[in-house]
Amino acid sequence: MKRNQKFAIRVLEQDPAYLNLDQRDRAFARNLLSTTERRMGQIDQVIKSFAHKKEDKKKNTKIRPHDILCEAALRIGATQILFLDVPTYAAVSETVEALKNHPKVKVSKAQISYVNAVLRNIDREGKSRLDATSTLANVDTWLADQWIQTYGKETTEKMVGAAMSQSPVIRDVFTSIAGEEEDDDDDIEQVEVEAELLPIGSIRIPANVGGSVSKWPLYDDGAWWVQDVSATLPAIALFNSLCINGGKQPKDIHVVDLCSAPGGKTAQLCSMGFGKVDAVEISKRRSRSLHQNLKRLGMEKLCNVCVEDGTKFQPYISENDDGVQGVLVDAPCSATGLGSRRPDVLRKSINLDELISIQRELVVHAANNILDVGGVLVYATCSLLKQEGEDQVDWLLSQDVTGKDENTELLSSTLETIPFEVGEIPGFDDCIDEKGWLRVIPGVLPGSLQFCDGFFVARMRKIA
Ligand SMILES: C[S@@+](CC[C@H](N)C(=O)[O-])C[C@H]1O[C@@H](n2cnc3c(N)ncnc32)[C@H](O)[C@@H]1O
Repeated sequence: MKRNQKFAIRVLEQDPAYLNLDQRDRAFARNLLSTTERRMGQIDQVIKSFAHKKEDKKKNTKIRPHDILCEAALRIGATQILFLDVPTYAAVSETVEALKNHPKVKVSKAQISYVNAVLRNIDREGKSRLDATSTLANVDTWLADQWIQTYGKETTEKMVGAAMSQSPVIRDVFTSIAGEEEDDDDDIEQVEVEAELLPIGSIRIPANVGGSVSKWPLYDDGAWWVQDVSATLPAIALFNSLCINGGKQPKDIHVVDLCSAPGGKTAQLCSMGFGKVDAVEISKRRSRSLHQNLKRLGMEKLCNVCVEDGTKFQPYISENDDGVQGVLVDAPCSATGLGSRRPDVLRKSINLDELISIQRELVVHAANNILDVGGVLVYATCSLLKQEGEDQVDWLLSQDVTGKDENTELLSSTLETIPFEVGEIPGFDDCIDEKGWLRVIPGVLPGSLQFCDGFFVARMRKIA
């Protein structure tokens, strides 16, 4: 799971052996894998503290670095003992048996007894050694350093603490327009869950309700979709400026969602009633899930899906169209704000320069060539790196050309910030920074909003 940079849960979900398990075993396998991935830094430190015992070295049975299978077995066994409270005999013997009976790799007896010995040591003393580790060990050093520099140690610990919570702790459910007309209670399967109405209007349902969300009532009818509360903020910001403060009717407005798959924000824009919604997406594969999601929600006719590069996109402006008044750039990014759902992002290697460059290209093209003067541009990323958030908007507004590479178009329009106002987005006042942008940090907001994705949102008007 570490080496090919694939998200382990995705790989698991496609494995036929996993798909053949019953629901309970599947839930256990998922939990085991996601906890191992989430806590890998701490787990490795505990394993290492035993692996370097002198007697192991003497016997020359130390695990070699390339021995992927034994390394994985140690991690999986250790996770069960340290975090899942699986009885030792089961955690150790099942892990050892799995190694012995691996269908493709012959593991030597010496290695098997080594894994057995380390796991038994972890059972005896592992928890006290775990207490001596820090959750920051689960984050790549460069990323933890960046966060400490930007947010300070205390906030970074809270952010990482939030990313350590079970995935997903919550599911925020948005009600779709498709479900509005049908109000026939007889059709609704009654389920009792402890749901919470969030201040911005979506409903939070605890993950322990269980089962796949696609099996929940009214899913197939397209009555709702799942979207993290932070991810709903960019579309709300656009709507507020254009319709609440701008006084326009949404049906008269043409908006563009420039990076749209899998479509959470596009669905919001459609359900807000915007008259014309262009959803642009460069990836064919991801545009298929966008199509499927919009179809399920009954929104495919409310939106024009364009599978093309957003940096080249030119909107079609019909005769009775006043031009594009709103553009949402939910740019591709490091996704470092998604730690609690995608623990792999805490250790994934990324090409930050490349991401910064594409984010600039998208936002500059949106401002120069898509948005009309007077229109509103929302720039958002689910990143907790200021280079992909605050620094980008600073760069954009200052029109600073330093570091410009030859591919980056220059801003030929003038933008100014439309600051978020206190009370505008209930529950998120504390996230408004001194420049009027929104910086949402997981683990920091009061109450259940502390369980949210990390996000950055800035909103600007094109004034010339
Ligand atoms: C953060 S995701 C968008 C999530 C989406 N807005 C939602 O709410 O579901 C970024 C998306 O941008 C797409 N993308 C990357 N580069 C792009 C480009 N040059 N033009 C258009 N889309 C692009 C990615 O394939 C990805 O689907």
